[in-house]
Amino acid sequence: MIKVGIIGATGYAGAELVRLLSRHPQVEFGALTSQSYAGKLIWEVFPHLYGLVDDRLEELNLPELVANCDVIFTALPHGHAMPVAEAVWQQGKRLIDLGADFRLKDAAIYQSWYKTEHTAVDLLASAVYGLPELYRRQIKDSRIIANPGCYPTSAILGLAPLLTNRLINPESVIIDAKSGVSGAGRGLSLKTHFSETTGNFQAYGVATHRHTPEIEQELSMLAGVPLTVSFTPHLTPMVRGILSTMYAKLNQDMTTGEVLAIYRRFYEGERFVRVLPEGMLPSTKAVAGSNCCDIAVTVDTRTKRVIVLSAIDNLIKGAAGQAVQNLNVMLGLPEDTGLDFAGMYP
Ligand SMILES: NC(=O)C1=CN([C@@H]2O[C@H](COP(=O)(O)OP(=O)(O)OC[C@H]3O[C@@H](n4cnc5c(N)ncnc54)[C@H](OP(=O)(O)O)[C@@H]3O)[C@@H](O)[C@H]2O)C=CC1
Ligand SMILES: CC(=O)N[C@@H](CCC(=O)OP(=O)(O)O)C(=O)O
Repeated sequence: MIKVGIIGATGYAGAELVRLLSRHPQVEFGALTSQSYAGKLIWEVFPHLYGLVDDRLEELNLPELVANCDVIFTALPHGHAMPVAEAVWQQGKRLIDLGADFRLKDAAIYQSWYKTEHTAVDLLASAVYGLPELYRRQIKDSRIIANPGCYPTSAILGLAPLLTNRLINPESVIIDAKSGVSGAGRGLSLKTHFSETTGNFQAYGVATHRHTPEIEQELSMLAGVPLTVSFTPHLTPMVRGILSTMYAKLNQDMTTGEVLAIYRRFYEGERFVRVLPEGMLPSTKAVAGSNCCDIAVTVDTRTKRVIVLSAIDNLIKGAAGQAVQNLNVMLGLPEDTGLDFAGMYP
């Protein structure tokens, strides 16, 4: 059995990780940590875990946790995974960070978007961006995995076939994304207050959201040229899910069928990316609870734009599910171990 430690087990992402890993046949919990709930049984905080997980939440004792676990997950606000990574690295263990601390390769870009000093710059080159559909081989051999952000997961999977195959003008990409409120985490805030979100739909972070450099970094690698994107996130009155609608200018005349054939080839054999048939559109409900990213493509022959839609569950393929997928890749296990393919409906 692989012993895992989850630092930040009481956030939305951490609690999903506990739920998924509790059903994973190769994993046992070494430690589940919390700042606010240390001393409580996890099901006292999360009743849905009653009868499933009986572990007690504990305060973080970093040296002890790292010594006692084979793989450590951090599900903490950004800025907090760096000291953990140093300890994990020194003790030859493996880290999967669900936050943003190791996603950007350039510490100066991290510092300018996150307004936080990067204190583990020496480890950045060893970290692998944990999107298994693109970096499976590197993930297998890495000891620091930077689990992607939720918006970037939906955008990058949606656009990768177009950029890799040089089908679009790389400077023409527009990403219009909508997220459920759980994307903002469990902490109390005015942004996620019931009466602020219910019946409301609004954009935020226009031209300033911190996922922009992450998306640009990854899309530039795929395109083979540096590119910039216009990315606008929106908060929608739902709990889970991200739906991204993306637009780009095609380099040549193509039909929807031709572009779809390229997508099917690109994602052939990928368990968790479902390229939908022509005429079928993704929805957040169709992926809720599952690790799938559903993608649809339409060519608007009138404007010569291709329109891509992609849907994920922000807490599963956008966070905890992707982290479990990365764990499976690292361990050489079937990638769907402990993960759901079909979601919940309705
Ligand atoms: N929510 C989502 O959809 C996604 C989240 N992520 C990333 O995953 C990480 C966790 O997100 P999420 O679960 O939403 O966040 P939450 O706010 O729901 O949870 C944060 C967790 O971190 C702990 N924590 C908070 N502040 C500190 C601190 N100063 N020191 C130590 N522990 C602390 C909390 O502990 P306690 O509760 O005990 O106080 C809690 O366990 C973030 O980096 C987030 O950006 C990534 C993709 C998607
Ligand atoms: C709806 C909502 O508020 N979403 C969050 C998503 C951020 C997130 O979880 O991403 P990191 O892992 O990169 O911090 C936001 O826009 O800040």
